[in-house]
Amino acid sequence: MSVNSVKLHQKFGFIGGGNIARAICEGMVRKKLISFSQVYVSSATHTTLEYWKDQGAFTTTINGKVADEADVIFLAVKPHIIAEAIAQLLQTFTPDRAANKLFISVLAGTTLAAIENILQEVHGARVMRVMPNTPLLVGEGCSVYCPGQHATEYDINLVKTIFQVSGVCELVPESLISSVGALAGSGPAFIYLIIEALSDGGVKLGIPRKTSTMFAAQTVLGAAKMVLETGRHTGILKEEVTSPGGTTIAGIHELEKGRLRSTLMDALDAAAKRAGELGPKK
Ligand SMILES: NC(=O)C1=CN([C@@H]2O[C@H](COP(=O)(O)OP(=O)(O)OC[C@H]3O[C@@H](n4cnc5c(N)ncnc54)[C@H](O)[C@@H]3O)[C@@H](O)[C@H]2O)C=CC1
Ligand SMILES: O=C(O)[C@@H]1CCC=N1
Repeated sequence: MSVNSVKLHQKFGFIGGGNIARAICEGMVRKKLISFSQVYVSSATHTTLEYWKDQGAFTTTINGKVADEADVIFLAVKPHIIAEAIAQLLQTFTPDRAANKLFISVLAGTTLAAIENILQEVHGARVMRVMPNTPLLVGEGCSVYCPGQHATEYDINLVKTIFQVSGVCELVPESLISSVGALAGSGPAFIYLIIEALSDGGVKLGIPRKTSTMFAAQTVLGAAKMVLETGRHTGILKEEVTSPGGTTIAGIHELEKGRLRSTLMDALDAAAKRAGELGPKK
């Protein structure tokens, strides 16, 4: 069955209602996998909750209320907050009701073992770890997952349904999650910088800003689709654009002088290294 034809009936909770929670939830809603009436969100401030309230979700500042109501509970707070957020959750949440609940952690740099350890009061807590990215919002997410020790086949299928409806979602060993986080989790920010720089270049050459940004984004989209849809090696695709003695090679020479490739590789190294510094240590 195509994931697009599925409608989920579970209740979905978000502990933390920030950027990634919105991307995950709106992605599902846009694809009609769920509606906001199935969504329960807790956040530290009422300001964050206004958006959710306007959409028709149940909102609260009490994490335990979300855990009590929802069948699937996304842990979507910043990594340094997680122990505190779960402690708050356990103040009102009845751990023996947890058997039917699935926790999905999207926290960077926070291992399954650390989450399972923080949730130890919830005996046999079913946990999945996912590294999503914000383009889930527009149906072009790139996510990876790995199951915790008590996760079931049902949990794996549910995670695949949730994240594949809004993009690609693949299983990886947990040792690779921070690497994928650097590439796909942080990657959109790197690409926005590149689009902005291309737009600046266009503006410098006289193209109006709005048009220049649109052309830059469409060019990135077109190049990405060429890679994905033709399946041809990026080197060959590059050759097809680069005429001997032409304009493109003149530009590529400048990019190589600016160490574009090496800089992007360094950016991924830095992001992956930073993930290792975040989150509670087991
Ligand atoms: N933003 C992104 O592109 C991605 C983020 N992530 C991970 O998702 C997590 C959340 O990131 P963002 O959504 O960007 O952060 P954010 O700052 O936008 O959202 C965090 C939310 O947590 C809430 N919060 C703070 N303390 C809380 C508490 N004690 N209990 C309940 N809620 C509390 C805040 O009010 C806020 O709504 C992080 O762990 C990050 O590593 C993972 C992949 C991509
Ligand atoms: O910047 C961060 O820490 C999060 C994780 C991946 C994307 N954003």
